[in-house]
This record gives sequence, structure tokens and C-alpha cells, in this order.
Amino acid sequence: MSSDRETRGFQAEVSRLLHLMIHSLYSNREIFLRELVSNASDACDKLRFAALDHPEWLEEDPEPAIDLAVDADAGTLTISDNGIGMSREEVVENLGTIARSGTEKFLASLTGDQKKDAQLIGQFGVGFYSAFIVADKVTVESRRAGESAEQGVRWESDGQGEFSVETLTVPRRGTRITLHLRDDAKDFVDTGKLRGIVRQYSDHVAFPIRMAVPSGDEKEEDATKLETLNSATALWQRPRQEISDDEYKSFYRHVSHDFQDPLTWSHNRVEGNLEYTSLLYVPPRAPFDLYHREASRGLKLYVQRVFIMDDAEQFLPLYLRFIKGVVDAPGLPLNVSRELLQDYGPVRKIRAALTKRVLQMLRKLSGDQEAYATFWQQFGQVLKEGIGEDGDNREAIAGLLRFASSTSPTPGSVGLDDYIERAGEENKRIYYLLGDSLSAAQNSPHLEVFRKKGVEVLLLAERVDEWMMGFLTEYKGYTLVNAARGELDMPGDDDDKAEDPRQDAPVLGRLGEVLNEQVEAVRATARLVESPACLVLGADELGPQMRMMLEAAGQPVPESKPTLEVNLSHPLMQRMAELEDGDTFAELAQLLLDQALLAEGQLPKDPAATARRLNQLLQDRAERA
Ligand SMILES: Nc1ncnc2c1ncn2[C@@H]1O[C@H](COP(=O)(O)OP(=O)(O)OP(=O)(O)O)[C@@H](O)[C@H]1O
Repeated sequence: MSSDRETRGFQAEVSRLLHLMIHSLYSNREIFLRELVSNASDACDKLRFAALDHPEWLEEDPEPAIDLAVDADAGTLTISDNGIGMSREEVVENLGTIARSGTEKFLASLTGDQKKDAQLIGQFGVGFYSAFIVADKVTVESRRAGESAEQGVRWESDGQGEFSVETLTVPRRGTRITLHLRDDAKDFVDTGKLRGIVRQYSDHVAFPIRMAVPSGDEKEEDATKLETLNSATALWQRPRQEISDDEYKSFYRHVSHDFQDPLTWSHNRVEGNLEYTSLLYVPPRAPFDLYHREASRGLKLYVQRVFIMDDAEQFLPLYLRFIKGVVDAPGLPLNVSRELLQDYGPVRKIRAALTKRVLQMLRKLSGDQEAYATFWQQFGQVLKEGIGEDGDNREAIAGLLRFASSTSPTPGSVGLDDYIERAGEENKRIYYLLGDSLSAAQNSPHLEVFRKKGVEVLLLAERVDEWMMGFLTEYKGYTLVNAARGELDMPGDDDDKAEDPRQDAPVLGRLGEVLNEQVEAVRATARLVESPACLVLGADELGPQMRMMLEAAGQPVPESKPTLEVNLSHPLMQRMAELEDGDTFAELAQLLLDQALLAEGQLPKDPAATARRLNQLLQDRAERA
């Protein structure tokens, strides 16, 4: 019986997605099977969860399973499950519109560049539509658990822009997807090939994946038997020593929908009052939506092996949102909700323990330079958020940070422990310098004296750095010191600055008078070797990055003036000290300040006036040439 047939157009975005997918995933075609099996497995998980409230749904057909069947003559492959199934509305919603969270964001982040987009699509679970990579027609028949056979539904499409739906009788609960294989994909009727793909991608799926194969019965040529293709146990429940690296990797691909192997993982069972098992992975690259506020994050939560929810974000802090994996906490109530998880004491304890576990895993990973460099490049910025957000683990997180430095300019090449080891115990300070870019920091006049004295300075050029350093004031008994702030206290500087006779030099007073409105003070410096002057922030003043961030957020930013420090031994300063003409002195003083601003990556207050002064200088120079 069939009725109510209607044809509908896909949303435009779906057509785009299909087109892109078919073309960009051609060399990875077999992943369609992983995606469809994964959906079937999710549907079985959902059924088990729903059956906690409706045990009657399981009565007739109690064992969830996923079946593959091929028909070589018809050129079809069928994947069926007896999971939760879909109603007609759900089919239309799930398989025809893009209201689902990921797709829209994914499409928004497309660049139009085929190559880049192909990588993006790999990061994004391609889901049901991947069926069209190998099929030129897909038929879905489904019946929602708890509904009658007459309320079944059939969905069909050639992936060209339209799909049809109709109500029909479906004898069994669950979903059955038939792929009418494309001419160049007919090899997917080969049971040996399918067996290999299932073992490679889906071995750990917790429900049996079965395939009809010839029974070998000579009397009945067409007789078949069901062969179970996977090991069908929840991988995380098995003892560690029995699980091979390949199994761990394959499970990672399952939970993350990634094509690549994870960088590392950590599998632990905790016994006692608060029993739980966790299997946590560090992915090899950041998802495209790492910085989207509502991006999915967190672990898959199971209670007594029953799947409860995806993206259980309560089990890890926000700055570890890139970690993938599973937590199985048999002590939690099966009907636990997101709201309940939020303030649930045991969950808070698991979260604290898992956070430590992840930090340890990263510490261990840092022993492998190449792998850690990949990690740092992908997730370093996110980890920095933890310095501000997680005071309890600040030191452990700080130990994982990587920087460029004045002596090792490759980004991410220096850790705080490396710095300490090189600096020794004598001067318990770690110097750092903030800049708008790495090259600005590298060329900053503030580094001159450090270079001269052979003291290493960390160079920080990311937007979050200034914010982060506001929280990171100490590490293993060493004080972190901003090289561009306050008065410098360098090793070997014994002279008491307050009584430094250089501070009485008349040129300082003259500069102070001319620049009175623009600077807090003018003083002699020991910071500079080659440059005549630089700007220094007061110890508690906001730096330029924080100012910009606050301004962008519409927050009031307190007025503040920098201090100008000048190098009295510089020939320019010596010449200025002798200069009698007040107007020329004022012009040069203004340019001195403007160039110091420029060296910090900031614009002078009146750039046009600076340009005018510079042009005058150029003209004078040209006339003398
Ligand atoms: N075998 C199935 N049984 C029941 N529902 C299904 C089945 N396959 C797909 N669905 C429904 O269709 C939706 C869309 O599936 P699709 O694979 O495109 O995306 P997804 O599974 O939500 O995301 P992703 O695959 O990216 O993780 C699913 O969320 C699910 O609700």
C-alpha cells in the first residue's frame, strides 16, 4: 500500500553539498559505508535509550543489529537496522533540509577553492548524503519505533535536486537504505570488499554488523547465512592490553568522523566510589568550527553501555573542547539530562579528573617533538584560554605552552621549561615581549639590551597573549616579566636607578616639556643599545592588544600615557642635547616619539603631521646629498 506521494526540492544548500561531496571525496569513496553504518549504530543507540521509557518497543525484536545485503544482478547494496527509525516528518526534516547544525556552518565556511573545501568536508561528518558518492539513486524505507506498520515511509532521490516521500507499509521497525550503485561503483556488491571496509572502519561498532553470504550448502545453491563482520563490543569496556593500536585508531575515526589517525589517546578505568571509564583522543587537526560558540564539543556519554548523549560538554572544560572520545559512567542515573549534569557533584569530580588526565596525556605527547608541534599548531591558541580559565591547573597548562623567542625564532619552539633550563637559577625571571606580529616583536628596540647581555626573551604575537599573560605571573618559582614594562631589572644591574645621575640630564627635561601632553615621563634608559628611544608601559597599564580588544567589545578604556625612555649614549641624543634652536628641537622630539610608537606597531596620534616632518627631513637630506 502506498499513498500521499509528494515530490520536494532539496534546499539549495543540499544540492551544493552533494555536488561538492561527490567530486571531492572520490578517492575516499568507501567512507560512505562507515557513515551509513554509523548512522545505523546511532539509531540503535537511540532505540536502547528510548526503550528505557518504552520497554514494549523492544519486545518483538529485542536485539539491535545492522545488516548488509547485496544484489549483484540489480547492482544494489542495502544497509538496514532495527533501531529507532524515522517518521515521515523526520525523514523530510533529516534527509531533505539542512536545518541540522553542522551543515549550515560547514557551508558558511566554504571558500570556493576546491582543494581547501575537500579538506573541510573531510573534517565535517559527511553523513547520510555520502550515499550519493556511490549511488545514483537512494531509497530509504523507515518505520519509527512505537508506530504501526502502516505509518512507514519511503524516501527516494537521485541526488539531483529533488526527493520524493510517500507513506507505505513497512513491516519492521527501523531503517533500510538501498543504494542503486553507480556504474563505476558496482564493485561494492563484492562481499569480500565490504567485509574489509567494515573491519577497517566499523569493527568497534557496539552492535553486530551482519552480512548475508552463501551458506556453502551444495544442495541449495542460493542458501545464505548471516556472517557477523565486526567484534561488536564496546571497545572502551575491553582491557587495554587486549586492544591493538589499529583498533584504537579505528574507533577514533568512528567517534570523530575523521579520516586521519589521532595524535594520541588515553584509555582509563577508574574504580571505587565513582566508577567510570574514559577513552580520550587528541585529533590531528582542528575542526573548522573550533572557534564557533555553538560548535559541538565534548564527549559521548554512556551509562552502563547505553548511549545517553553526544557532545556531553560537562565532562571537560571549554579550553579542552577539541578532545574527542567516550566517557562511560555506570553510576549516573540513566535518565540523566544535560541540566542535571551541569551541577551534579559526581560529574564535577569526573570532569576534574578527566582534565588532569588530558593535561598528562599532552605532557606525554610533548616528548614527541614532531607530534607535539602538530598539536601546538592546531590547538595551541585554545589551550592558552586555559591559563585564564583554569586556575587549578595553571602551572600544568603553562608547562604545555610553546613560544618563539629571541634566540629561537621558530614559532612554537620554546617551552617555559626550556627557557628555565637555559636561563639557570641565578635570575629567577622569565622575560617576554608582546608584539603585533612576530617580526615586530623580533625587531623591537626593547630587545637590544637583552641581546647585548645574552638574555633570552619569549616573543608573543597572538591576540590572546596579552590577556593570557595577565594570569600567568609565575611559573615554578620564576616570575614572568614583560620586557617592555616598568623599569627593567636585569641581571648585573646593580646601580640604584633612583639615584642614577643620568636622570638629571637637561635633555630629558627639555623633551619632557615638549612632549608633556603625550607622555607620562621621559627618562634615561639602560634598555637600548642601537636605538635612540622607546616607549615603556607602566607596570599596571593596559597594553595595546588589550586596549584594542576592550575597544572592540565596546568597553570603556582608561586613558593612559606611555613613558618615553631615551638612550643618552646614542649619537642622536648627544646631538640633540647640544641643539639650541627650540623649534628644531621640538620637531625632532616629536619625531622621536612617533618613531617609538611605530616601532611598537602603533600609529602616531597625527600621522599626517608625522609624514610632513619626515618629508622635511628627507628634503633636508636630499639637499645635502
Ligand atoms: N539509519 C537511521 N535511522 C534513524 N535515523 C537516521 C538514520 N540515518 C540518518 N538518520 C537521521 O538523519 C539525520 C541526518 O543524518 P546525517 O548522517 O546526514 O547527519 P548526522 O548523523 O546528524 O551527522 P553526522 O553524520 O555528520 O554525524 C540523523 O541525525 C538522524 O536523525
